[in-house]
Amino acid sequence: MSGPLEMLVTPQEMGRIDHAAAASGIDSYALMRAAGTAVAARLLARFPHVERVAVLCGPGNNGGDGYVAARACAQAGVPVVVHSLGDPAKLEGDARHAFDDAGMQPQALADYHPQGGDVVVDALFGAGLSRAIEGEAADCIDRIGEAATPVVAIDLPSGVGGDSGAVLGTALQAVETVTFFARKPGHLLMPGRDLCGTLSVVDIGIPARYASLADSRVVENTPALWQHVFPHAQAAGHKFARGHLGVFSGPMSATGAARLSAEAGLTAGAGLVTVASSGQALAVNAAHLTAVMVKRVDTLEDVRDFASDNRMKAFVLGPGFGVGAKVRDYALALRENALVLDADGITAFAEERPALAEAFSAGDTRLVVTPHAGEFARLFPDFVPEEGRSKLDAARLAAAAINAIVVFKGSDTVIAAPDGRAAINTNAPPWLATAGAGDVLSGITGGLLSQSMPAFEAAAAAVWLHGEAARHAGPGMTADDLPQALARVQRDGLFADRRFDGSAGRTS
Ligand SMILES: NC(=O)C1=CN([C@@H]2O[C@H](COP(=O)(O)OP(=O)(O)OC[C@H]3O[C@@H](n4cnc5c(N)ncnc54)[C@H](O)[C@@H]3O)[C@@H](O)[C@H]2O)[C@H](O)CC1
Ligand SMILES: [K+]
Repeated sequence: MSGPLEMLVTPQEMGRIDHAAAASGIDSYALMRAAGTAVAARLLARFPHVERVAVLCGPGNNGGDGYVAARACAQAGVPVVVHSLGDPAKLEGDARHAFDDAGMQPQALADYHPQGGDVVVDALFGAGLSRAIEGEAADCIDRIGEAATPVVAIDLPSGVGGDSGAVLGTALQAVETVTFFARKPGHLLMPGRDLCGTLSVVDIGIPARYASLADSRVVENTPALWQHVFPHAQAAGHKFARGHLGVFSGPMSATGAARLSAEAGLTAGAGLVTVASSGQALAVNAAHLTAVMVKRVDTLEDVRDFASDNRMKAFVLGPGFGVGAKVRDYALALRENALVLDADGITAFAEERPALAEAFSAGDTRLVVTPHAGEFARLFPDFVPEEGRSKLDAARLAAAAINAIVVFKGSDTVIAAPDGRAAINTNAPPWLATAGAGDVLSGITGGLLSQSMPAFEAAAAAVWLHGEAARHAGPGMTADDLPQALARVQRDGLFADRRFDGSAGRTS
């Protein structure tokens, strides 16, 4: 899929789009009929031998979609039972219309007891979920979970926040989720993504132009976002033209992280990579490096010298470095450069965030910080995800606060820029959560920055390539396998296969 619908639409924005469509004369009940019919079709395609469909309808329009789906399944000759939360006589608008047209008498939700052969249609709550699910609905969700009855969810699995992917109270685990018009952040953010099962997006007749009512800066991280500025190495390119990356090593006992990072940077296309090492760790670094160079850097003066060489295009600082004043001083000395600050480099600024923000506040965005959840909470205790603040919101707030690209890592890594652009990554396999993988990510990011790729696009591309390399390496891989897998991803056309048509361009 390309074009504007690749963007993610929040439930609030979706509400605005619905209203605008209805105000322009589009028949909103026709949209509901299309939605419910599509859900029934999806269910019957996935479960052609279903013995009974149990449709659970809530008090809003999600329930309305459910009544449409119930009728469509019945018309296909499948036994259907409907259970409603609350009194269906209180339904209003399109949902009322759907209930009347279905002509089915619902039973109480409390009376739904899953039977073998059932498939549940979850039409309890969708975009309108506004508080934690409790009581009768929560009990029913528990029963379905215990019985492991397959669930086809309408719009969102009930209990999943559409803007956050978080669980409000409790949630259904679906095998299929059918949403409409465009995906919501909660379909991509965890645990929402896992609770959705297979997600499909159905066009129910809302014209694509209404996407302009939503913030188009939030997208899934795909090559469409950054391939137009991706540095494809020129056959005739000189190694200096591809930029020189510097990676700071930790002390003698902790040098491996920098080497992993450096090798990844080289594989990502940096023309030259130098590991900057204290004299004490120089021998161990030199003994383990071949294509990557080593340089002795002992003092802040040495750092300034290193950074002032205008062939140096980017730096990676933090992996294995140690927490303390030294890493802060080094980071601040690199303020004029593109810098990936990771691991200990992030933790070291926990009490001194203003100094970091100040150093990189002016000019182009050139600082990339790559915290996992623990590091994020140390540097940004004021922005941690919690009720009412999604991981996406958290990353965007953090990026704006320090004028940096924030790569908030996890199985749903969010890449956010100070100007509000953000991407959610979805291609990382579970086995990527392994020691040293973060060092490799920093190195890939540094390697792309060294080739003058803009910071947001470089970070997003690095996260995507990192996930793709891990998929290629397969289960059981270690971080050491990643640079080679990354080389294969770039060489074997895996990347080329996934490249979008240049004309599709960016979605922002
Ligand atoms: N996108 C579209 O163009 C279309 C979407 N459709 C469907 O409509 C729902 C959204 O409908 P809405 O009425 O706004 O919200 P819900 O049905 O999800 O729920 C609102 C309802 O539930 C109550 N409520 C909220 N949270 C709780 C809770 N924790 N416990 C109890 N009750 C709760 C709230 O007070 C309301 O009464 C969208 O998801 C689509 O499925 C259209 O049908 C087609 C067009
Ligand atoms: K639902």
